[in-house]
Order: sequence, then C-alpha cells, then structure tokens
Amino acid sequence: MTLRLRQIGDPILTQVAEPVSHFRDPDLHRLIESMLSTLKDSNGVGLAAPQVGSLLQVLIVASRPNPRYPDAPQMQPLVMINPQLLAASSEQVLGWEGCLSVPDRRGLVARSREVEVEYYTPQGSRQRVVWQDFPARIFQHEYDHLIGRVFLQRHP
Ligand SMILES: O=C(NO)N[C@@H](Cc1ccccc1)C(=O)O
Ligand SMILES: [Zn+2]
Repeated sequence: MTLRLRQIGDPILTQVAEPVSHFRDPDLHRLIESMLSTLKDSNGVGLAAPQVGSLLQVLIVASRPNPRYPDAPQMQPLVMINPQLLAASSEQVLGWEGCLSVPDRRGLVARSREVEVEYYTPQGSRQRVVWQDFPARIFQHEYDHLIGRVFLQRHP
C-alpha cells in the first residue's frame, strides 16, 4: 500500500522520531512494506518514516539510477531501524538533493563524504555499514528527517 507523503509544512516533519522497541510488531513490518512501495512509486532513493506519518526511527537507503538521479549507484534497498551515526568524515562534499516532501525543489547541500552507521535490521540483528558519496548523502538526508530536519533548512 502506498502511503500519503507528508509535505513540508506538516508539523510531523519537524518532530523527533521515537526508537523502535518491538521488532515483532506486525505494524512495524506493514510500515516497512508500505515505505518500500511508496519509495518505488515515487522513484525515490531514500525515505524516512516521518514522511509517511510515522514518528519511528525507520529509514530506507535505496540508491539506484532513475530519472531523478540518473547517475546514482545501484544498491539493494537497505531498511535501517534505530540507526546511529557512529562516525562522519570532517571532509564534506557539496551535492544536489531533493526531498519527496519538498516538491519541485533541489538544493546544494554540504554533507560528510563518508559515514559509519550502526543500525538494526527488521529481524532485529545489529549491523554496521560504511558508506561514501551518494549513499552516504542519502543516509544523512534521511537521518535528518528522524530529528525533524528537512533539507534546505540546514545552514550550508
Ligand atoms: O525525500 C527523500 N528522502 O527523505 N527522498 C529523496 C532522497 C535523496 C536524498 C539525498 C539526495 C538525493 C535524494 C529522493 O529524492 O529520493
Ligand atoms: Zn527528504
């Protein structure tokens, strides 16, 4: 089921998401499925739960070439629950971003070039990943949503 994408101005986008505490909750798995289909239908490369009305620490990084980001690297969509940014390089890169909650806007945003993240899978197992460049950018954009930050409201 594709969920309604909250747009800028909706107060939920400025709120802080809560950690997931019940991994066996069927509602959590329904949310994840809905986020994955919403992401596909909107040709997105990333999505955070608050954008579909759920104040839970769930985000998806799903870089793939598509009309909106033709040179995005191809990767399997990764569902991250209760993500923690363990390290972010001081080296920053300027790059173009869009947001499914801010239609028709693109912005140049400075992001760390590399991030190290710890997160839980939908099955509840703890993982770590290191990303550079576009996947790192998408993660930082989604991670911002979990603390109520929307791009273009960041100070370069
Ligand atoms: O709005 C979202 N995610 O919150 N989706 C953006 C994600 C994104 C992030 C960074 C750079 C480009 C694109 C999208 O266009 O798919
Ligand atoms: Zn966004």
